[in-house]
Amino acid sequence: MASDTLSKKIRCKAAVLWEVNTPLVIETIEVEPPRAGEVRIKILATGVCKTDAYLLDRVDPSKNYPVILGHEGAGIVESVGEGVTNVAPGDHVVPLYYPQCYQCKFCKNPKTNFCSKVRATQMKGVMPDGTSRFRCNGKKLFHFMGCSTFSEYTVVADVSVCKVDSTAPSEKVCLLGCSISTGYGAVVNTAQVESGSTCAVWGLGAVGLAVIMGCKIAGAKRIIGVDINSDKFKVAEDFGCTEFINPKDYDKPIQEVIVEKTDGGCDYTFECIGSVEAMRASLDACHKGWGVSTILGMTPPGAELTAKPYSIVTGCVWKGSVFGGWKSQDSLPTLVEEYMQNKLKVDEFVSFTLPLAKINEGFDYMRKGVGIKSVVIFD
Ligand SMILES: NC(=O)C1=CN([C@@H]2O[C@H](COP(=O)(O)OP(=O)(O)OC[C@H]3O[C@@H](n4cnc5c(N)ncnc54)[C@H](O)[C@@H]3O)[C@@H](O)[C@H]2O)C=CC1
Ligand SMILES: N[C@@H](CCC(=O)N[C@@H](CSC=O)C(=O)NCC(=O)O)C(=O)O
Repeated sequence: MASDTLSKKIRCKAAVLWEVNTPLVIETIEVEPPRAGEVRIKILATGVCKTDAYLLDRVDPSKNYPVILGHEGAGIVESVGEGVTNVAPGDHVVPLYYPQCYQCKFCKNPKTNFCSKVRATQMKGVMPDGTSRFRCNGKKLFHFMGCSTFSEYTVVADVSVCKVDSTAPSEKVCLLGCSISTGYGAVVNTAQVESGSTCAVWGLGAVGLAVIMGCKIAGAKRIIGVDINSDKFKVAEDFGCTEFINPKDYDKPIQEVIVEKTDGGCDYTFECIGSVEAMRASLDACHKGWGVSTILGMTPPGAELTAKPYSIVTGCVWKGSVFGGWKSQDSLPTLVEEYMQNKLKVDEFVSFTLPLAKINEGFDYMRKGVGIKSVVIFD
């Protein structure tokens, strides 16, 4: 890594979201050097995720603009601030939107992958000291989810990054920074699907396909895919889906269809859309006594869930999963190794590779439901 940038501001290209419901604009921005406990990364590749699209497409009163989105990246450490020990310049890394600080009560508890250390700031669009490292035309830009990977250079907290195998292709392993790890982990960590299970998956996008991959690895006997876009069914089959249901083909609630098809319901269901109706359907499609419904989708602000207490009283369980339940710094390097050993599909998720200048096309493909994932590759 060139040392002529050390301790200096870097001028580079980034995709900036100036306000909601507008396309990203490629701008020249300034990226400050990392402060104590921070890491500046040259981003090599980033996925375009539905969670980024939410910031573009809907007004979330809790959000700050202008902002540099992106949280599914991979790159090389350019420089580190004082006190950083987990990564060093030249390391190949993946930024982690779910940090792992090892200090907080959550990190010390094996029951969760939640980490409180920088959430108060990171999810508010600033670094842990409450400030931003990005400026454009004199204006401060907010960070996003502690990652901001839609930029040639970004700065993250040291607890939000981990070193990975330098031989792993960045344009693929960036997807382990979010959607693939999320879906796979929801199956093996959160729901803990057993061999021979009957499963149903709502939403056959990247997250849902990763759930299907996990269910297949876990040895599920039946994997039912549910999506309103029938174009998704072929690829879902390639990932291990055994049956497909398009709710538009039925004039009754889809949970009733699934309960009938499965002799009383599924052992495990997964919601990978971000729809409260689908979340409810995924609970009601569970088998009485033991069915487990795991929610992965992100809902609009203020959304609330309803359920029949009878479902819960009689043994169905509602769970939630963020970043697949993985304690991020501990797990990401292993997930990369599993990919390198061909134990996890990753290449199969990439439908489009785009230069930064065409990043808006990636969002268009997602909105139209074309392909699985777009990956932006930096020069
Ligand atoms: N829990 C976590 O840690 C994470 C959650 N997410 C969330 O997971 C969700 C899915 O993300 P992606 O797979 O990237 O999205 P995607 O847009 O690629 O896929 C969503 C799929 O749901 C289908 N769909 C939409 N409405 C439907 C309905 N009413 N019934 C059936 N199918 C429907 C679409 O046709 C599409 O195939 C999003 O809400 C995203 O924010 C994403 C990453 C991590
Ligand atoms: N809460 C974020 C907005 C994005 C978000 O909701 N992220 C999810 C994971 S979805 C990943 O693609 C998340 O981390 N949720 C749990 C949480 O504690 O926020 C924000 O405020 O920026």
